[in-house]
Amino acid sequence: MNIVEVKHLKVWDANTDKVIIHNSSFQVKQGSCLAIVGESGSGKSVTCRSIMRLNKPWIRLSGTILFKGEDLNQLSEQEMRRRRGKNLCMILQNGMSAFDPSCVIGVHIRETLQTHFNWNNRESERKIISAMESVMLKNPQEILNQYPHQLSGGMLQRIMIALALVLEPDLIIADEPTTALDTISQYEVVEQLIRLRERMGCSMLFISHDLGVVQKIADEVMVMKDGAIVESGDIRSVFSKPEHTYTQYLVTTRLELSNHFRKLMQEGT
Ligand SMILES: Nc1ncnc2c1ncn2[C@@H]1O[C@H](COP(=O)(O)OP(=O)(O)OP(=O)(O)O)[C@@H](O)[C@H]1O
Repeated sequence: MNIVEVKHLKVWDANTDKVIIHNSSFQVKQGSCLAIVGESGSGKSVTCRSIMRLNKPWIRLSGTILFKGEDLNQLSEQEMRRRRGKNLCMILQNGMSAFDPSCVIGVHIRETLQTHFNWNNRESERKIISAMESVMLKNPQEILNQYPHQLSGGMLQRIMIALALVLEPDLIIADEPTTALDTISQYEVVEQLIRLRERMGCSMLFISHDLGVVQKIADEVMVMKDGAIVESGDIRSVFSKPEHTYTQYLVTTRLELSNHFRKLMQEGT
């Protein structure tokens, strides 16, 4: 069964008439992780934001986006807001942009949880603290009293993962969740994302430039170039026998690069 079915998605900028995504169709299977790879500007983030309905107002789309059989484009903004967080959860590249800079983390989390659950403050806090401990965040109580700018990028990513653990969404969209992090934090965040999937059995859409990470976390991969899907399929077959020239280029350059990097890391430890 597919949790997400995107059919003939076309996205364009109404200000310039520039087409950003050309007639793209793909599915995310229930419980599976689909990675989207491709060069900068190929349309990975716009595709994900189209599912979340978080594109800027001048970015228009046509086609169908079914989530659990329901056409997301037919929902009112209020209905869509209810789906965000509880059903569809997004983990962004930059943790700073995900949290309200004007309030401490605890307030942001409490408000998010109260939008979706009938929990009182103490119950919300108990659940988030337990989730934060499970993603190896030390002194969670202290963290809840801090502002986003007082925390590192890796900590903010882990807080987002902890929040996802509490929200238990059906689909997690992770848009370059490790790009802004140092190597150690990247490794830890990937490990936590893998554990999150194992524990919740949720489906995932995972965008990354790092083919090594993609190989570790994803079941299927879709390769985008200039707003079009050029190749897709099971991760092992795509990476071992890439058919499209662009995928061949990506696999030879990027996979070699990350393998070399991993080897260096292992030698260093
Ligand atoms: N708000 C916007 N207004 C107009 N055009 C946009 C907007 N956001 C994205 N685009 C255009 O859409 C295209 C795809 O952008 P997108 O951010 O999806 O690429 P990407 O593959 O995610 O790249 P990256 O890996 O750098 O994040 C780009 O050409 C970009 O200029």
